[in-house]
Amino acid sequence: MQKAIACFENVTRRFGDLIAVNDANLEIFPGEVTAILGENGAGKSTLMKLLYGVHLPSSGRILINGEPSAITGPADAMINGVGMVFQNFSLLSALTVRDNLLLAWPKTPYWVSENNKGTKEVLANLTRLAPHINPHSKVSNLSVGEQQLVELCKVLNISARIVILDEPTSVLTPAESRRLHGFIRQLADEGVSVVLITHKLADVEACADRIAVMRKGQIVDVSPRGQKSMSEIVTLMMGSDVKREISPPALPKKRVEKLFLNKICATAPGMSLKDISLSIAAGEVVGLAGVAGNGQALLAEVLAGIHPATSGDVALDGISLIRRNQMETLATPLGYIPELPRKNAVVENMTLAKNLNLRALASGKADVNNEVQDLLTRFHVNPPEIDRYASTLSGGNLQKLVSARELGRPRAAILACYPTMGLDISAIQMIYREIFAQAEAGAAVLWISEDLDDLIAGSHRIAIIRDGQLVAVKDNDGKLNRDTLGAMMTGLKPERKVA
Ligand SMILES: Nc1ncnc2c1ncn2[C@@H]1O[C@H](COP(=O)(O)OP(=O)(O)OP(=O)(O)O)[C@@H](O)[C@H]1O
Repeated sequence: MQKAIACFENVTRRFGDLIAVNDANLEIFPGEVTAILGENGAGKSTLMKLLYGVHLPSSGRILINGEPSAITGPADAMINGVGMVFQNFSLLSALTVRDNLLLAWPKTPYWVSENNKGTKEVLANLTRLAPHINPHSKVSNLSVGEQQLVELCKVLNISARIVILDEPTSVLTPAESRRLHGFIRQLADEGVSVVLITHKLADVEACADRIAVMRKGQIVDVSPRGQKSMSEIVTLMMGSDVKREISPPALPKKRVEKLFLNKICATAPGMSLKDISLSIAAGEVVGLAGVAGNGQALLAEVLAGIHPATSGDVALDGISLIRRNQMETLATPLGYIPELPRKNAVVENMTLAKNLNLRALASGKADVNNEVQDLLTRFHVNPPEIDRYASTLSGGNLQKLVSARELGRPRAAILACYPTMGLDISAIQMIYREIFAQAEAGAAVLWISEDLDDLIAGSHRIAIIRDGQLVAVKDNDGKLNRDTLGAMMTGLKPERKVA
């Protein structure tokens, strides 16, 4: 019988009174992909951070190759062939991809010249995994998905025997995810143990050998893929089977224009927006589809007042939103869920209460502490403790916290960028319910997503952005499907431009 490369024996990890990992037993084998599934806050990341040395077990032990693990920190873990790619990145955005890879590479010589042939080795995994990424691009010019792939290359470059990926596909496009799935299988075939923390059942179906399910800190099941149906697995994760149902409210009979984008132009390194015009009515949900890096992130930043437009205007209820600073934006009735909320939308060393009150602070309004507890409960933020620091929330719960602040009160418009990223299936349902409730109450919703199935299920219209331009805006009349949208996103079929 094959020997485990890593073995958790009755491992428990406490943070104060909270038991994040509770008496966990799990074996990880060479050449296998082990998927770890569980609801938000179940303890998946903490379990793997114990193997990677970020935390030490409160009790129990971890064996590596049959010996008690001597790993006391990530640097140790890397020396011992354990690498982890986190949900939040640690790349230096002002440096190029190549320089970031060199910085993290144990073999980097003291001095590296542009023509140093030895440094080609550091790019070998990048070429295999993400040939579309230019090693000389600055990291700040990469899409979030591309940054994720560079992080993965950093880990592959240390020749890790155990590669832990914490929700690697949550920020990848469908094409990037498919490439990553193939690559994960290739790693396993080469004898590497891959641990895949994920909420996406598609990841499991595409590449897992075994599935470990966590619930409230405990490992409640480990079985080979295929032994249990996906609905059995969801029941193990959530305590009951949760079906994914998305249906936006009916459009109001009378169309009242609410959010109006008029010929917006903007530039950022490597990207320009050209004459973006779009009108969204009260009660309408417009999905914005596009291949990552085609201008959707820049457009969101312009609408949110973070990036200046060079020309054009955005009006909400007839009042211009453009040329504000961020404090003014916070005071506007626009609910904004940006991508990467940990980086872009919370202050980690502030409490949940203060984070929920950020907008009130910006508008100079009185503290709204009495609402905070209700918001935490309504948006299933766990643990719902107002005095807890945001830094101690799991990734999914942090996403819910930002949603609670932005969707928890009535808004005239909602700008939601990948609002369900990193969420479990029941939290996804809850977020869609809240977004649609805002639309039903009269908000105009612009919803950016790469999940075409969800966009088709939940939008009244779908706009397609390509190369900084809106190339089409389509009524979601039942005829749109992944293929038609995919063709417009990639430009394989010519589409009429929107006036
Ligand atoms: N440094 C910390 N201090 C205090 N509590 C923590 C800390 N890290 C994690 N926790 C808590 O431990 C629990 C498990 O968190 P963990 O991040 O492991 O969950 P997860 O299953 O990975 O969730 P998600 O799917 O949302 O990423 C959560 O309740 C979280 O708030």
